[in-house]
Amino acid sequence: MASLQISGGSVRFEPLVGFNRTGCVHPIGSLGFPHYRRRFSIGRPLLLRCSSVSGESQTDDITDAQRDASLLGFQLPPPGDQELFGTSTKEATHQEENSDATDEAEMADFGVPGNRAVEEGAAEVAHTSVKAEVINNLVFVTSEAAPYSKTGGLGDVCGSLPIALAGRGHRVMVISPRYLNGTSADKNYAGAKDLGVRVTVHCFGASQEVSFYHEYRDGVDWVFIDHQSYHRPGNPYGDSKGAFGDNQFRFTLLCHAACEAPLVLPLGGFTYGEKSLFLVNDWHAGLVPILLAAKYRPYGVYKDARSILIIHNLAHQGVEPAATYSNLGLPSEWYGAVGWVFPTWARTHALDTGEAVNVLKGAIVTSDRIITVSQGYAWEITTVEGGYGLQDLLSSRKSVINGITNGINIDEWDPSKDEHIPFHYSLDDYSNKVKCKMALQKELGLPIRPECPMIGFIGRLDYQKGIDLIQNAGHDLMVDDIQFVMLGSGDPKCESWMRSMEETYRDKFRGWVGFNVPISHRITAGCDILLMPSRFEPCGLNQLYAMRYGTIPVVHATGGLRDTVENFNPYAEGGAGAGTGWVFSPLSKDSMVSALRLAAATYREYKESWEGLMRRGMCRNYSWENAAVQYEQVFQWVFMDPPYIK
Ligand SMILES: Nc1ncnc2c1ncn2[C@@H]1O[C@H](COP(=O)(O)OP(=O)(O)O[C@H]2O[C@H](CO)[C@@H](O)[C@H](O)[C@H]2O)[C@@H](O)[C@H]1O
Repeated sequence: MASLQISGGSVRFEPLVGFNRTGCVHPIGSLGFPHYRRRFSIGRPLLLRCSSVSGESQTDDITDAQRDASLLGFQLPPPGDQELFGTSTKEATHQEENSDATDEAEMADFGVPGNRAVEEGAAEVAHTSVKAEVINNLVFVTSEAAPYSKTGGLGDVCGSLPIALAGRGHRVMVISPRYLNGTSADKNYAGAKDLGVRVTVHCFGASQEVSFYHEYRDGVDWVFIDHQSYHRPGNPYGDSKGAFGDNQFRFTLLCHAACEAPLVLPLGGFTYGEKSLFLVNDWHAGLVPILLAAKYRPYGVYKDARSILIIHNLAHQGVEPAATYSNLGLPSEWYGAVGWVFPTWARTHALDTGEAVNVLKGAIVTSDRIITVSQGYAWEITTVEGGYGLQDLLSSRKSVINGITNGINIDEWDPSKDEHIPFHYSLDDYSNKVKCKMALQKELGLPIRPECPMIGFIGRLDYQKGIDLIQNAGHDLMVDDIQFVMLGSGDPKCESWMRSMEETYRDKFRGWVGFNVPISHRITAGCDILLMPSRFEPCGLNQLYAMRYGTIPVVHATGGLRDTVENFNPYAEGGAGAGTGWVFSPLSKDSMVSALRLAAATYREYKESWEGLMRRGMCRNYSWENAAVQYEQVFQWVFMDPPYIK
């Protein structure tokens, strides 16, 4: 195994086992890149040995939170990952202390004026519908947008940020595929009507006809690209057998069609036109800025358009064999934009040249600006630990990268009116929160013990989310008088670990395998503590939901988690205390368990401190309004400069 020296310490590359469902698009054996890793499981909610649980299970809905066929296999552990990678705690902590001040200063470079997210009492901002000073035609391109399609945070963001921007006066279109999987989820598209516009896309050596469906809702034009490749069982990226083998085709089609939409769709009687600003979300939309530069601008089209790449997760890059370049519908001389060569250590045999096409890389080098979903993550992606091989390119574009912390849908996530929870509460009176906990304990078949600290975890069972840490700490945690509930799907090994934990600790542990929105709300409301030991976290939404619900987050100090959760300090403010949760570091079992124990002890013995934590979290302003103002600042900047690629 190759190793790489970083800042005097040693971190280890860990090539992963390759995986491709069809084997025909990027056969691991022939190409030899160990970077195609998918961990799919059937997203069938399966309550583990807990027959008393009820609730809406979404067996027929978008299920697994896995993203696509294109997870890059560099797993560069952060410097704090000493327990798993052999650095001592002392060393790691020392290194962190030394680098903290520098990190903070460097992170500040990525900020955008107007961030009021951390101001207490700023909740009022949430409902002020101030209009933007400059109005733009915005075109979001995304592989998912809630409530139509969602497997994770990308869907949440693309389902709510556009509405906030439309509320501020922008003309906003969101373009995503019209997924039909033969389940009740298909009714999500019931309100979208065929516009009768057909476009022929030339890619993959053929002509493909796509049509456009449209629904105008909440001030936003929701546009769905229709093609038979989006109609199949499973979630947007795959099914129980793994990622779809034709994802490169499906998202190439999305990008080509998305570029045509502002030119050809007379929405409300008028097209969006050439002066549109494309908001390109993750690799699935990554061809858009390349097409603008390579296919349109040379012919005088979209000269006034701009594009902003929004990175929600750099680990997914849309990497396929170099031979697939001709499928993308790009002129041959543009290969350099997406061409990518893997380092020698990542190749499996001597004849493997490591050549590939990397769509996200292409977007990084052609988009006009780049936004990531937190300031901390904006900095992390320019480092070797967080850059997933793209850190040098990203660093070269540092001057146009900004971090803007996500907001949340404060109507959907509101404990005073949440339709999924049995009792409602608010900052003024949160006495019903404990009733939510007791109802959750009953629903899960756990002993009903209002005084027992209850810890929750919600998320993809994935390396990113630090599930290995939870697994390592499981038995240690069960020694304590706590209850623990996990909701998620993904890694089959973790799913079976959850099963065995539930069998062993029937009075303390519950696991729910699957994707279930109502349960996620009930866990957020019912638990006292929400655990997020993410290895990296571009923003993270669950900690924001948790704080709004008076549930105290215990998080690893990374990316958006570090930006949004303030570590508890009982002595601050003349003894009144400050902070909204526990932010632990380094990423180790011991430091996670200590933080959880501290949290549980505070919950049991220091009620006043606990309520202070709850109140401070519930007071924060997580509205999209706050983020929207910062996005507008970046919109202004992007139009000040000429197109990056003319
Ligand atoms: N089993 C389950 N059942 C029901 N709901 C479930 C679920 N598993 C996850 N969810 C929901 O899916 C969303 C996950 O959002 P996150 O931001 O935590 O992560 P994700 O890694 O998908 O998103 C990426 O994009 C987002 C958006 O930018 C970034 O915040 C994040 O850091 C980045 O990794 C939340 O709404 C959560 O409640």
